[in-house]
Amino acid sequence: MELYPGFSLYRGIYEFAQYIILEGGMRWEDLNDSENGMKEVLIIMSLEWLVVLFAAYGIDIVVSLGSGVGRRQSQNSRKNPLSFFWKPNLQNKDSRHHVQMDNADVIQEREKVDQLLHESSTSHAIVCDNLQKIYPGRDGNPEKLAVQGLYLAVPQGECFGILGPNGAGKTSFISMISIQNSMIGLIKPTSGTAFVQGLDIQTHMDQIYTNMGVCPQDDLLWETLTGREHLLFYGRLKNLRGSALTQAVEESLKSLNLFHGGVSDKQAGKYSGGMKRRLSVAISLIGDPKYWIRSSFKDNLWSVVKKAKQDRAIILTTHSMEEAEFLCDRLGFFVDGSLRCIGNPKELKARYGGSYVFTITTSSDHEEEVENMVQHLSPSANKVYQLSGTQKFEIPKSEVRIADVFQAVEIAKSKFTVFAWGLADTNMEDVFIKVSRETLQSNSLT
Ligand SMILES: Nc1ncnc2c1ncn2[C@@H]1O[C@H](COP(=O)(O)OP(=O)(O)OP(=O)(O)O)[C@@H](O)[C@H]1O
Repeated sequence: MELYPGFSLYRGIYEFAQYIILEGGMRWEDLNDSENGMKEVLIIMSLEWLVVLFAAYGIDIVVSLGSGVGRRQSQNSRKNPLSFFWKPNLQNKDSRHHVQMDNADVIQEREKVDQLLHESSTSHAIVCDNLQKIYPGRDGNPEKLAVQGLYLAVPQGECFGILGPNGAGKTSFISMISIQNSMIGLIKPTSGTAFVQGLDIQTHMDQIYTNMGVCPQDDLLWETLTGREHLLFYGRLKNLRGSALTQAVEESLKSLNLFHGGVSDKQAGKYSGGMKRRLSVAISLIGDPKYWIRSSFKDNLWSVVKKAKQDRAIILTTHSMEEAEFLCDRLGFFVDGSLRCIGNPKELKARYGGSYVFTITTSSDHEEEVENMVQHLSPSANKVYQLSGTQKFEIPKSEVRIADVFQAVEIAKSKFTVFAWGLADTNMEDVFIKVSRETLQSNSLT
C-alpha cells in the first residue's frame, strides 16, 4: 500500500498508459485486474475531484467576502409559494458595503420592503431589495461602489423623485431597474434585485419591458425617421398591432402636441430641441406602460407627468428642486450611492427646514451692523455666506417672529441704505444642502 496517494496515482497513470499502449486498449472487465492499476486510478481521481471541488468552493467564498461583493441572492433563492416575490436571502444584508441607515425614514422603507417581500400580493409597482452596483476597478483605479444596499417600494400611482448631486449614483440606479441593454449603456446589478409588478429584473426583464416606459436624459432618436415612424416602431416593440397601434400613435402625437401642422410626418432631425424632447416622452409612454422612468432635462412637461401619474408608478430623476417638489409625492435624496432620506416634500421641509433664510444687501461698510442686528434678533442665527455687502443667514424659526424681522429691517433702513432684503421659508434646495452637508460630516467622522 502506498503512503502517499499522489505517488500511487502517478504510478497508476503510468501503468495505465502502459497497459493501453502495450495491450491495445482497456475494457471494463480489466477493472478487476490488479496488475493494470485502473481501479486505483479511478478511485483516487474521484477522491481528488471531490477535494478540489470543496477547496474551489471555499476559495470562492473567501474571495467574494474579501472583495465585498455580495452574492447574488434572488436567482438562487427558492420561491415561497405564499410570497408574491422571490424571497430574499437575509445573509446578503450583512454585506460589507451595506448602507449605513441612520435615518428613521430609510429604516422604515427597508422594513416596508421586507414586509412586502413576504406578502402574497402587492399594490407596489416597484420594490428594490438591497440593490447594489459596484463598478470593477480598471486601469489601476479602485472599484466604485455606485449604489449601496438600496431598499425602496414605490406604489402604483406614486411619483417618486430622486434628487442628488452629480456622481451620487442616480443614473446607475435607474439603469439597473430599466432596460439592461448594452447598446444604450444600461446595466445589471452586482447584487440584490428589484421587482417590477412582482417580476424579478434579474430573470424577467423581457416581460417587464412591455410594461415599462423609459424616457432618458438624452433624446435617442433617428434623425431620418419621422415622429410618427418612431412611435410606430416603438409601439410594435410594445406588442401593439393594427388599429390599436394606429390609435395609440395618434393619441400620443396629439397629447404631446406633435400632431398638427404635419409635424408628425417631418423627420426628427428637423425638429427643435423641445419637439425632440416631446417625441422622447411620447415614445416612452406608448403602449400605456404601468411604470415610467423619466429623467427630466429642462423640458417642463409637467402636465404630462401629472396626467401620467394617475394610473402608473413613476420614478423621476431631476436636478430641478422646483419640479421635484411640484410633481413628486415622495422624494429620496441620494448621496454617495445611498438614499439618505425619504419623505414627501412637506415632511422633508419641516424636518430639515427648522429655519428661515434671511438675505440682505447693504454697502460693505454696514456689514457688521447687519450682523449685530441679526445676532440681536436670534443669538443662534448662522451666517451662510457674505459677499460684497450681501449676507445670508439661517435663523431658527423657534427664536424669531416674522414681524420682528420686518421691524428690525425698518430700523436698519432708518440708519443706512438697505438695497434689498428677503425672508424665505426653507425650500427643497436648503433641504438638499443640509442632507448633503450632514452626509459629508458623518463620512468624515467614520
Ligand atoms: N461604467 C462605470 N465605471 C466606473 N465607474 C462608474 C461608471 N459609471 C459611473 N461610475 C461612477 O459611479 C458613480 C455614480 O455615477 P452615476 O452616473 O450613477 O451618478 P449620477 O448621480 O447619475 O450622476 P449625474 O447626476 O452626474 O448623472 C460616480 O462616481 C461615477 O464616476
